[in-house]
Amino acid sequence: MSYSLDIQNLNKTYPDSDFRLNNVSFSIPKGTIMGFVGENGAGKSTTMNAVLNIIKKDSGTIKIFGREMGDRDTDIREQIGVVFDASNFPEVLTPAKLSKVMSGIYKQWDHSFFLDATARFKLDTRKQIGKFSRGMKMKLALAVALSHRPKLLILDEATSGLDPIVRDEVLEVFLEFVEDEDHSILMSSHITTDMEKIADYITFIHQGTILLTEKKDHLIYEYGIARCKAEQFQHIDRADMLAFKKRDYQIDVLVENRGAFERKYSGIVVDTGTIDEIMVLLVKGDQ
Ligand SMILES: Nc1ncnc2c1ncn2[C@@H]1O[C@H](COP(=O)(O)OP(=O)(O)OP(=O)(O)O)[C@@H](O)[C@H]1O
Repeated sequence: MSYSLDIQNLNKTYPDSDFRLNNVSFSIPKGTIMGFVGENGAGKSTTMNAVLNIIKKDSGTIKIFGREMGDRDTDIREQIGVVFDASNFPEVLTPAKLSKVMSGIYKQWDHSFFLDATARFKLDTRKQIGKFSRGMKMKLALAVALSHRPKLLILDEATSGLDPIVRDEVLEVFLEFVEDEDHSILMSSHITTDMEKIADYITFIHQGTILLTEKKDHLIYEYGIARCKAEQFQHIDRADMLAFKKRDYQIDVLVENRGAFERKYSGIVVDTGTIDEIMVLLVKGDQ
């Protein structure tokens, strides 16, 4: 399989911090969207910053389009569109002027694509960016990221300030982006319902360690959460549970194969799980 991004055994520590990225490994096949989820401080931004070479990794390999990116590899850098939560453009500029600035920075800058994107996002290109709302600034950052015609989008909480209607429009744009089979997206978000809508793969990170990386459909349709009574729970093999959590009246057990589990343990109800529920069980449950 051919990958846009391939991360293997990435390690990173910060001075004066107990946090560490711990052998982080996952890959994004071309033409797909990877949802990167985890609680606050799990290491999502650190991983993305290491991919972008904004921070130096301690060890491991990060291949973008098959190559490791060094400081001078501007050709690779130009093929990555980035939107961070705190993306900032000079407030005195208008989008029209920003486009001129960007055309001097990016070889592939596509002004007419930018005009189409701003029109689609209903952004006034003659208004000063300082007068834009937070959501408008986010949409502008997306329009900019897309207009230098990247092959890989790295989006860190890029949809967090957007209302549900705009978010839906933006998700649509992401899906259109990956219609080109050379394009891929790595996106972190706490809005896991967005991931359920558009991601092809989900990677869970917890305290700097990858807990699971899996096809989204597999997580939704094949994984399951068995709702067990205490007596039923006692008869379940540990090998058949990924994690479990005791609730007031039942024990929730995360299982990898719903169908096989139901066949083996008849009488136990197994529900499909949402990404949030699966994450809570992986992070807060007993293994
Ligand atoms: N420059 C830094 N120096 C020291 N520690 C840092 C630095 N940047 C991040 N950290 C720490 O690394 C850990 C992971 O942070 P990171 O921003 O990667 O998490 P995250 O998963 O993106 O979180 P969130 O969902 O809150 O954005 C945190 O404990 C954070 O305090």
